[in-house]
Amino acid sequence: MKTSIATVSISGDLAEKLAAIAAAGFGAVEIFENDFLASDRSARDVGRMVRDAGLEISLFQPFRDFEGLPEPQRTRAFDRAKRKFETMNELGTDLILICSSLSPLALGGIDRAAEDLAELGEIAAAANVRVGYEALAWGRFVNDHRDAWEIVRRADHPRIGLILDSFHSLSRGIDSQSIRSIPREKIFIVQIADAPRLDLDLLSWSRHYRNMPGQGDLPVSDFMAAVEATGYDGYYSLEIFNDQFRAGSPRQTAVDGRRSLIYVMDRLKAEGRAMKGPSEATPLPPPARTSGVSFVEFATDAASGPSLATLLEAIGFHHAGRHRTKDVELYAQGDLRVVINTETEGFAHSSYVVHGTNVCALGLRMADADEAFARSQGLLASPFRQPVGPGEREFATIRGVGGSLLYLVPEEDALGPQWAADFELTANGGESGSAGLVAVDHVAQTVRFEDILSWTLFYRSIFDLTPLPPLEVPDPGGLVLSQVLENEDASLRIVLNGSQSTRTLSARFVSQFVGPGVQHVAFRSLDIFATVRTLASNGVALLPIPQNYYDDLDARFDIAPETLEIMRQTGILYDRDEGGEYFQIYLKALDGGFFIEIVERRGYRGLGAANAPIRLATQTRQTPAGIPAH
Ligand SMILES: O=C(O)c1ccc(O)c(O)c1
Ligand SMILES: [Mg+2]
Repeated sequence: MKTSIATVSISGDLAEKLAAIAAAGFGAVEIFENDFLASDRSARDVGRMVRDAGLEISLFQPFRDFEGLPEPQRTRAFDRAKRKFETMNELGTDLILICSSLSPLALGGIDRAAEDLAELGEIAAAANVRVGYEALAWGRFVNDHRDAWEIVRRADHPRIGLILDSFHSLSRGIDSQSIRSIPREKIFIVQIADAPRLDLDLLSWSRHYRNMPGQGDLPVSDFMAAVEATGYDGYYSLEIFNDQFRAGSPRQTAVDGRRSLIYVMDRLKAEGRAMKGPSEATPLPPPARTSGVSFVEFATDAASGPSLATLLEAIGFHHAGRHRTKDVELYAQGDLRVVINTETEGFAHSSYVVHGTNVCALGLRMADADEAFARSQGLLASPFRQPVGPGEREFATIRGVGGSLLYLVPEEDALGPQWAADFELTANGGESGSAGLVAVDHVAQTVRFEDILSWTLFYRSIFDLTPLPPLEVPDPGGLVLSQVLENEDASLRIVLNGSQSTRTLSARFVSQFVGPGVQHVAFRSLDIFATVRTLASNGVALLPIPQNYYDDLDARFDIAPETLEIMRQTGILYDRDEGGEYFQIYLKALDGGFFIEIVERRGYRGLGAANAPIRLATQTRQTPAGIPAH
């Protein structure tokens, strides 16, 4: 697959954009005219800079309001085009994009447009360039690729071809099958963008909310399958207008772009819908199947480790082992494993130094850890290795949110061999102190608002997690966007939270405390009322929930009065959906903002979104610096 991306898709100045695009492994770049105009380099210099970075210029764009004009504007448009052809020669690219006209002066008429393009074809031939015509979804007369194709067909000039753009076609619901009858040599380039389904006018939707395949809701893979059916073997070029990408990291966005194209093409191949066999050197292994979190690792230091251990013991964990060679302690409860790492060197220590006490790693139980690792590498995840002691188990490891680690733990290792190999297990560990916690229900990671789409694509493409519709959760300091991703049997649920406001707890977690990372872990109990009793006898303080909340619960649901009374007194939150009931409690946050949640599900599928504003308001009251006093 030949991959390209438009400079408009990422942040930075032209040099930064080109460096990021080249580093991510793209073969080519679309130069957006504004990026060129704003550059202090000549066209020849820019061309050289592109080639020095190892890239080609796939396209120069856009050229607006060309076709169907009356005189004298028509002649002026042709003159303008000639000037741009000269610039293209200096840049060293042979393809320009003309998007369908928005001009109030344009006269319309399919033959008039075709004649204009045919005449321009002659001028293009003299300049040795080609012209691609694209239907903008909001074009005045031409806003459908089928009409654009008819104009190109009637222009009947070898220098005039069609440019397809998935957003313009899919946003209008145009059937992708109509692409299959277009001759491949008349498709000059194919632009790719996905988008979330939004009820917006087409122009605003396109200019602000486009995103990458795998991040949105449009049937981009059907569109690409139709393009493949023509035998097209040119560039797939990402053209993403997106406010978050404009504010994000150029390198990250460029890597995400390549990841997204590799991901959709892999899906097409897996479904037998791509024509050209395995064009990448090695095809990707199938999506990595996980059965959930195997263990949670905290990085801390010798001074803070004991209070974390005390907290774990108070919620039913017992000390289960000591690492044979490192300052790492193992805690267990049923099948749950938590490790506390107080090493003074290595990854966990660096993580502690940078972030304070934090969840520096998650172990994920994988059906096939080696395959999962190979897939992650094909999808450009960063691998991680550090020295291991003699006889110690080593897991394939990749970098996740905020530089934290994801250990890919073979399923068969999750409970047995690994721990005995690395740890001196405590004899007779005993379950006597258990609080009935049985699994990690979900992990919530707080990230920068601009990075939510990036991590969504990461989890979706590598681990086959499905994103649920994003939610906006009110925090006293602003709205928090919450994106839940889960695997098929919901044994792994990841929540990504991010906010644009700087005053939310999420924003403060990222800016003042830990940085992007795990803000809370939710453990699942089989009987939350019993868990609450155990926690109470261990003196664990729960987040107090306002009485108004319980009055409302009483009004909305038929909860038995005795049960509701216990919930009121202890701070158990409640929700219900078609599947059943949900109970939640929150522990008070640690100094860095990390906190533990405990839930019980009785068939319920969600994550208690309705309760999140109550919890956030309460937590904010307990962390009052969140709201400036004035
Ligand atoms: O939003 C626009 O104007 C615009 C310009 C050029 C394109 O290729 C496109 O898809 C949109
Ligand atoms: Mg386009």
